[in-house]
Amino acid sequence: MLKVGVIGCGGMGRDHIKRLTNKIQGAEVVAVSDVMEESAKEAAKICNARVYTNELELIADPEVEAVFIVSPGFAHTEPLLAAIEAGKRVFCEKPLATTAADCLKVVNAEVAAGKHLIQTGFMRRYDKGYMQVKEALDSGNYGEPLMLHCTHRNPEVGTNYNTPMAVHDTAIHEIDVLHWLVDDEYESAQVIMPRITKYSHSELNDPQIMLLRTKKGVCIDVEVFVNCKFGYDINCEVVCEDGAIKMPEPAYPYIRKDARLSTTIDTDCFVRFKDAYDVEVQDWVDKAGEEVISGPTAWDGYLAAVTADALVKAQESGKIEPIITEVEKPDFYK
Ligand SMILES: NC(=O)C1=CN([C@@H]2O[C@H](COP(=O)(O)OP(=O)(O)OC[C@H]3O[C@@H](n4cnc5c(N)ncnc54)[C@H](O)[C@@H]3O)[C@@H](O)[C@H]2O)C=CC1
Ligand SMILES: O=C1[C@H](O)[C@H](O)[C@@H](O)[C@H](O)[C@H]1O
Repeated sequence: MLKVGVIGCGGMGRDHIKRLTNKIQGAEVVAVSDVMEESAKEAAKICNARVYTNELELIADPEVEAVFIVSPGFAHTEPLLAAIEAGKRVFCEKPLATTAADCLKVVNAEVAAGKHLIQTGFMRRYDKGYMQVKEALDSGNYGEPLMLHCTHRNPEVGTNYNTPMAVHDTAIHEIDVLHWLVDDEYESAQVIMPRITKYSHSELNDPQIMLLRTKKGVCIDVEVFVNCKFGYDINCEVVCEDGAIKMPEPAYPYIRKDARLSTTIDTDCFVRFKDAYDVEVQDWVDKAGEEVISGPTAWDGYLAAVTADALVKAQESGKIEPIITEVEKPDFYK
C-alpha cells in the first residue's frame, strides 16, 4: 500500500484525497498539509491522516513514501526540490511551476539526483476523448494535421485570477496536450485580445485567443474564456489533409420536453475530467515502484512552461514571440 502525503487541501487537493481514499487501489493518504490549518484539518477527516501546516515536515515524515503537490502553481518549486532531496516520488499537479526558470531548477535537481521521481499532472493525456483523437491521428487515415481549433471555457473565475493565469494555469493544459497530439514542437506564440467581457475585472483580459505555430507549420488557435457563464466547455478539432477529427463531447441525454430540446454542459473540471484523473492517478500508483516515469515528466513540465512564458510575453507585446527551449533534452529523460 503506497503511503501518500498531500500538500494543498483546496478544491483539487480535496478531490485527489477523496480519490486516493475511496477509489484508487493500492494507496492511502497518511498525511495532509496546508498553510491554512483549518483546510488541512477538514481534509484530514476524509482520510484520517496526520495534519501538517509545514509542507517540508510532511515530506520529511518517515511514513510518507510519496508526495502529491496540489498547492497553487507558484508554491510548487520548494516542495518539489525538497522531495527530490528526500528521494521521494512526486505527483505534482500542473503546472510544474509557473515559469520555465523554476521548472529548470526542478529538472536540474532531478537529473543531478539521478532518480526518476517527478510526474507532472497533465491529465488530458489520460482523457478518453483526447486519446481517441490521438488514435485517429496516429492511424494515418486522415493525412497530416494542418490546423487545430480549441476552446477552454470556464463558467467563471475568482477575482484573484489574472491575465497571465489564463496561460500558466489554464491554457497550460492545451500547451501540453496539443503538441503531444500532433507529435510536434512549438515554434512561435501570439495572443489576440478581443473585447473584454463585462464579467471580467481590471487585472484580467477575458476572453483571449492564443495562437501557436509548430515547427512543422501546424497552426493552433485556443479560445480561453474563463467567464463564459454557460459552463465548463472544452473543445478540440484537428483539421487534416483528408478529414477533420473533432473530440467527442461528454455523453449526456438529449431531453425533449415542452417543445424544447436540451442536454447538459458540465460546470467544472472535476466532473468533466473525473475519469481522466482516476486513470492518471491509478496509473501513477500502479507504477510508483518502477524506475522511470511513464507519465508526463518534469521535462514535459519545463517544455510547457517555456511555451507559457512566450505566451505571457505575447500577451504584453501583442507580437508573435519565438518559443525557444534554452537547453537540450537531457539523456535522463530520453
Ligand atoms: N489538473 C487539473 O485539471 C486541475 C489542476 N489544478 C491544480 O491544482 C493545484 C491547486 O489548485 P486548486 O485546488 O484549484 O487551488 P485552491 O486555491 O483551491 O487550493 C490551494 C490550497 O493550497 C493551499 N496552499 C497555498 N500555499 C500552500 C503551501 N505553500 N503549502 C501547502 N498548501 C498551500 C491553500 O491554502 C489552498 O488550501 C494548482 O496547481 C492547480 O493548477 C486545479 C484544478 C484542476
Ligand atoms: O486546471 C485547471 C482546470 O482544469 C480548469 O480547466 C482551468 O480553467 C483552471 O484555471 C485550472 O486550474
